[in-house]
Amino acid sequence: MSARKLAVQLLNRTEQEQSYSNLLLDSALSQSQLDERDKRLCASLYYGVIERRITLDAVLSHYSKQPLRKLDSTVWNILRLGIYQLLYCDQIPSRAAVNESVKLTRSCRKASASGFVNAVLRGFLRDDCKIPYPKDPKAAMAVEYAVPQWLLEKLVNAYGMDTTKAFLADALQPAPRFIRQNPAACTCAELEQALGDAIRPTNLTGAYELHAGDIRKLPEFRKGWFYVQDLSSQICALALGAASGETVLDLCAAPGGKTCTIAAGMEQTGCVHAFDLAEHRVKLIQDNVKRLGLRNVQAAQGDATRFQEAYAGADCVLCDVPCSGIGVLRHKPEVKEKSPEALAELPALQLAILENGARYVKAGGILQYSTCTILKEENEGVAEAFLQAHPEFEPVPVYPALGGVLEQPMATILPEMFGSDGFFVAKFRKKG
Ligand SMILES: C[S@@+](CC[C@H](N)C(=O)[O-])C[C@H]1O[C@@H](n2cnc3c(N)ncnc32)[C@H](O)[C@@H]1O
Repeated sequence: MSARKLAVQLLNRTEQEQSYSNLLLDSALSQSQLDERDKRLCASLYYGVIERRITLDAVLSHYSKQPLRKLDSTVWNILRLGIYQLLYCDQIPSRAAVNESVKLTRSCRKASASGFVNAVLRGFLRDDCKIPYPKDPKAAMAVEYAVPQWLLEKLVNAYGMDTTKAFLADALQPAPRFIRQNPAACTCAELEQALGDAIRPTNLTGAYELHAGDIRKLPEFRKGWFYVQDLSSQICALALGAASGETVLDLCAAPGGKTCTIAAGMEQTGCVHAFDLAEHRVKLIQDNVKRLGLRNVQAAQGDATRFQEAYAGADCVLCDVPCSGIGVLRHKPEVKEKSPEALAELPALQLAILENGARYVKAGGILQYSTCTILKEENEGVAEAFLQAHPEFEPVPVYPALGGVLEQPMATILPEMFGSDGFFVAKFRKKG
């Protein structure tokens, strides 16, 4: 099977199964016979079409004589792939993009649509591949940055035009990758010596930007010397400030990234109790803890909205709640496809988790709330509602040592600050 055909199959499955693009792609590529070059082509076409879907469909609805919703889904994805190559793949000649799309239509057993695919792509090519932007400025901006208009409006209302543009432009670029040194396995000096130019230190001790291909091939990865974790997540885990010997609850913990950073910072003492609602995801926490050789983590299934008396009196509680994921658009572009109605249900669940988390905190202890979204209703909206109902908690600065927004008790981290994902952290102390 060709790289393009696999990309179309994956696009069909992404729509049908509503699965995460990275998981679907990883599993398909590991089972495929494609060589490395074709795997890279498949990945870039697949991600690219998901990322630019809104722009591609704006082009298609202009050039297709049939309404898009009436198109067969395979034909529709072949067309998106064709337009994507014409617009964004400089290394693929236009003629090849059209011819390959027509061939693909036949090999996907949609031969009767091959003339139609050819006509649409050639029509766009004849017009020098100019994107037909709508006249309305907001609608045009939504097409330019490939975001739904409801999301664009929310972001502009919350952050203004310039910050929104910077955020959305960044979401269409490859994201920098960050790793965290595992103090249970090596020192920073040993890691720097071993990885050399492949890593660059950041302002956060133990955090590095990674410039290497497949990290799974690095022996230091297999030895558990480091793990991949976005800088925002590292900041969130360290901001909790868990000290050696303390008891920490991480209520929404899978796959366990923050659990590991918290536990590693506690020098193998105390205990991080890590829970997740999804039983099968608890195994992911356990696998990560094992690979890193951490001995101070207990992972179990648990519902963060339900109180378990046995864990009351914790020093620190982290509620890293399920959210819309708008801050990580550049890793999971499919989050743009979620409906605003589905997202509207999140703040109630997030507040319920935070309120339950509060019940575990000892007097003087820390409660921290975090999301990987930048939508205000899931962030400040929830944190402020919590504070209003819980005068026994006071807001405290998130991570004053890092300065900037992190000196505030509610901090929105934007990619323009550290190059990391969009993220939100709010920190509270229980009075007493
Ligand atoms: C943002 S992710 C957590 C990421 C994790 N803290 C990390 O750093 O690797 C949110 C997690 O919350 C879990 N979740 C959703 N609802 C939950 C609930 N009611 N109780 C516990 N976990 C829940 C999801 O299964 C998901 O793994």
